[in-house]
Amino acid sequence: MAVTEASSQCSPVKPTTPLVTFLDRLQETAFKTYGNSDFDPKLYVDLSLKFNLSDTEEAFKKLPRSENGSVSVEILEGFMGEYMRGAGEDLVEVVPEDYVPEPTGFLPKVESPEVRAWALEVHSLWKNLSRKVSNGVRDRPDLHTLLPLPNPVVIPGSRFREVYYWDSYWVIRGLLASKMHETAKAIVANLISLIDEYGYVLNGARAYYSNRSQPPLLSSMIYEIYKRTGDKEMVRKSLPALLKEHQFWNSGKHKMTIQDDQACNHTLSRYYAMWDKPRPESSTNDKESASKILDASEKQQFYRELASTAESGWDFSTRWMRNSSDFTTLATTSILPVDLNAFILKMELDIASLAKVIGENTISERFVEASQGRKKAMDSVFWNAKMGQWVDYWLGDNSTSCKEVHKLEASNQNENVFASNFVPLWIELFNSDASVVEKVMESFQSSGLLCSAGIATSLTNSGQQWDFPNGWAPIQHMIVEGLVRSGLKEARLMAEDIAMRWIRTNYAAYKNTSTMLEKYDVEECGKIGGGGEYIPQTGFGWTNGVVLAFLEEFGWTKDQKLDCQ
Ligand SMILES: OC[C@H]1O[C@H](O[C@H]2O[C@H](CO)[C@@H](O)[C@H](O)[C@H]2O)[C@H](O)[C@@H](O)[C@@H]1O
Repeated sequence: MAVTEASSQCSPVKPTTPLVTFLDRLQETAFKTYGNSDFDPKLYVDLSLKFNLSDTEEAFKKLPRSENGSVSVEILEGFMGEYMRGAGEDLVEVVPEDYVPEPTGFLPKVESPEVRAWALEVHSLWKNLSRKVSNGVRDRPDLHTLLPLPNPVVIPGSRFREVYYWDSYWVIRGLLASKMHETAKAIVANLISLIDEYGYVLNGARAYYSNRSQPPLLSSMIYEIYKRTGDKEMVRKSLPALLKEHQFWNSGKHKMTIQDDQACNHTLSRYYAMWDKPRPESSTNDKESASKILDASEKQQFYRELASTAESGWDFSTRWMRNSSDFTTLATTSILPVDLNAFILKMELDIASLAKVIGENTISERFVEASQGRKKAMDSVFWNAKMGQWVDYWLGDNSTSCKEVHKLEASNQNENVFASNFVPLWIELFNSDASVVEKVMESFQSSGLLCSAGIATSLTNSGQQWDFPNGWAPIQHMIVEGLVRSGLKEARLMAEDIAMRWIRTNYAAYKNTSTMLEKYDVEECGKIGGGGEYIPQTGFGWTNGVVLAFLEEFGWTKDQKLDCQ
């Protein structure tokens, strides 16, 4: 992995491309020209060039500017028309080869004609979200921020016109319910190609996302596909990439060591982006957020926290803030996140069982051992017996230093309630313990997170999108599936109740808007989510995937009510 020479091991920065740097400048000019209202900075870093960068830059420099750096709308539009191609033009719409309007064996437990008709509409959305990277990107990568990928892709939708890492897991769960096994495998092959090139799966398939990853769910994708298809060849091809990815999350700045009272060292992981400037896709927002920070190195650290929070997938949330009413106190790199470590524990369990499938017994044993170590670490560092939840752990103020080992302090547990506190339930080593599940269920029931239309992300209404009252499909799914996997009758009833609330709200919003949403407001059935740094997005990959996965698991009887009640 290339990092700048100036950067030490202690605070790595991965350089960006000259094209991203130029588009960042174009974005700033556009912001000055058009102003704040309806401005989406990401649009500008998604543009591609018609001619080479130096000619484009030359022409851009010559644009007549006012004192504040803006140009007239006519001149800017003239420049864009002459030199730039529109965002998304480097992707070609395709119909996936394994798509059929009504797949054989589709959602066998859905008896209600109304739900079946809707589920088929949701299934048909895979066509809308399928793209192929155009040949132009492969021929002239220097003109595009979009990264070339070997296979067709499924995008989340709207402004998210490229592949995203953790979204892909729930896209794949939906594709499997849609019997589109080949499309699911193609997505995995694309993500593996990113590991081959960069050593990790990027946040998304854009040059400006190359300084960070996202919640690591590749092994979970491979595991689910293998379960349905028994494709050992796919497992064999994937294993080296999974080992590389495991190394990425367990080395360098991602790795942290916590020493408990018995002087036993536990290795856990955190989010840590290799970037300390504004995120190119949100530069104008980040500069504004940082404007009241005067000290240059504090500003730099704030930018790193912003990018590291994007790596968490929870961008943004009070979960990562020292002071929930001051966004500049974002301190993600000072937190050991419970869900990240649950994902890595799952990665270890998945690698152990996938390696066994292809006869790699030594690797399998090594990862069984690794999973036992992480389980022990999670019990010591995250489990809060009083709350009946696993909670995030604050590393303390010196976590930004290169300190090797941190002493475990029980008071460093973050006792605020977030939906992530229940994510370990998704992992077999936790959901197979009936007494733990019962305790966690009781805690969940009284947590305040379960609302009429699903599980809220947190209890704090901060205006950030990963906070109350927003509910997100992946969160509903992990908690529901964890409850189901416990095998306990009461847990399944609770899971079904949550899934029904979620399906009803998705359906009601679909009937009102004809779209599937990125997030919903869980306080009211049918209400769409909001907040955060961009307007609510439609499409939407992971939402569609979770609806199909829930309907596959629970079905829908003829007499079951579908409307909000
Ligand atoms: O443009 C701002 C940020 O947008 C992305 O984050 C959100 O959308 C992703 C795609 O659905 C999703 O994976 C993530 O959980 C959302 O918060 C992007 O991932 C960020 O890096 C980006 O800065």
